Amino acid sequence: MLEEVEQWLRRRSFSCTDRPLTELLAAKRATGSRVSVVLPALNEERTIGGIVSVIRHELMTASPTALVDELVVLDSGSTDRTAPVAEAAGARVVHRDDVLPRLPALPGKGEVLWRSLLVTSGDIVCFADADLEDFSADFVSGVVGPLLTDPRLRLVKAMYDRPLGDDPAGGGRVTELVARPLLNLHWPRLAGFVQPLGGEYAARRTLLEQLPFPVGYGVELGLLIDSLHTAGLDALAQVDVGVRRHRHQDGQALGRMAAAIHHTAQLRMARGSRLVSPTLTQFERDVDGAGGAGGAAGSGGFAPRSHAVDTVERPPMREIAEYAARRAA
Ligand SMILES: O=c1ccn([C@@H]2O[C@H](COP(=O)(O)OP(=O)(O)O)[C@@H](O)[C@H]2O)c(=O)[nH]1
Ligand SMILES: O=C(O)[C@@H](COP(=O)(O)O)O[C@H]1O[C@H](CO)[C@@H](O)[C@H](O)[C@H]1O
Repeated sequence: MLEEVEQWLRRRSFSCTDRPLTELLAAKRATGSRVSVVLPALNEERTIGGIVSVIRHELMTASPTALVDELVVLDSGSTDRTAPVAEAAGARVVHRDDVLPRLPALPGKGEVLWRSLLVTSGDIVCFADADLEDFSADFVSGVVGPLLTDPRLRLVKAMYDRPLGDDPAGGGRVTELVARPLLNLHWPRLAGFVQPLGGEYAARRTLLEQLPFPVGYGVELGLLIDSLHTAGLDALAQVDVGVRRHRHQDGQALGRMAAAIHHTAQLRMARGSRLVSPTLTQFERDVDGAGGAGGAAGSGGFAPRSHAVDTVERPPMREIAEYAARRAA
């Protein structure tokens, strides 16, 4: 891992417990910031109501200043009851076709995240997936908090354990098999992000409005890489918010997601020749608290584990003299 990233991990990895809500509300009052939360939703009737309800009750009722000023569900073409369920729970629901109709909406998560900027007004915009189970308000306050208390920060991503069935760390399959290797080899300065594809993150509007949005699942990777190049590593941070449980897609669907992510990376690799960094850093929950990235008090955070990547390629055998000699004999 680059020394710059080791230092970044120490300086820019937090826990949601570092900033109590009272401190965030004071900072919000002092800065006069407005906060918008956007939930991109495609057929999320099963979970959207609970998520909206938690945000409304825990983050939109404090007086005189609530943490969240605006909660919008961007309906990505749902065919179930996502919209009425979200409205009944207290969210404003906007259908993707009703935003910028002169540009017909394309399918995809990034499309609705991009369009959400046109129908929200917050200086800080927080995105969160709408398929999360056991949703905690920490998923919003944790990533919004550092942006309220540190003007140097411009994008903050959540980090968490990602169980898959009985495996406490089996989730994030495309992260571990595609995104993390791509970032480590081609954008090693981003190797410190524990959950680079995580769908819970907050950023300043002034950053988001100047970035391109891949319309599909490449949006998280694209925004992360482009934020690095636009704002610099020190303007980025991550916050440990515990455990993230969500609905999991099947392998075929994740294959399509991986293709979109690879294409997003390919476009950015083409923008500049870059050396391949021969190291892969993976993360595991540091249960003994020996010190790792972020980590709620006592949870220890996430410990980085770096591995060498073999990058040597042998030349065609016919170029080897001994081979040529043997073939000639
Ligand atoms: O075309 C799409 C695909 C996904 N999503 C939403 O984006 C979030 C993440 O999508 P998904 O759960 O499919 O991704 P995963 O978490 O499985 O990687 C969820 O709130 C989806 O409803 C969306 O708005 N439009
Ligand atoms: O991180 C991942 O590998 C994928 C799939 O997660 P799982 O293997 O289903 O836990 O999930 C993420 O990737 C998407 C693409 O960036 C994001 O849009 C999702 O929010 C995020 O859950």
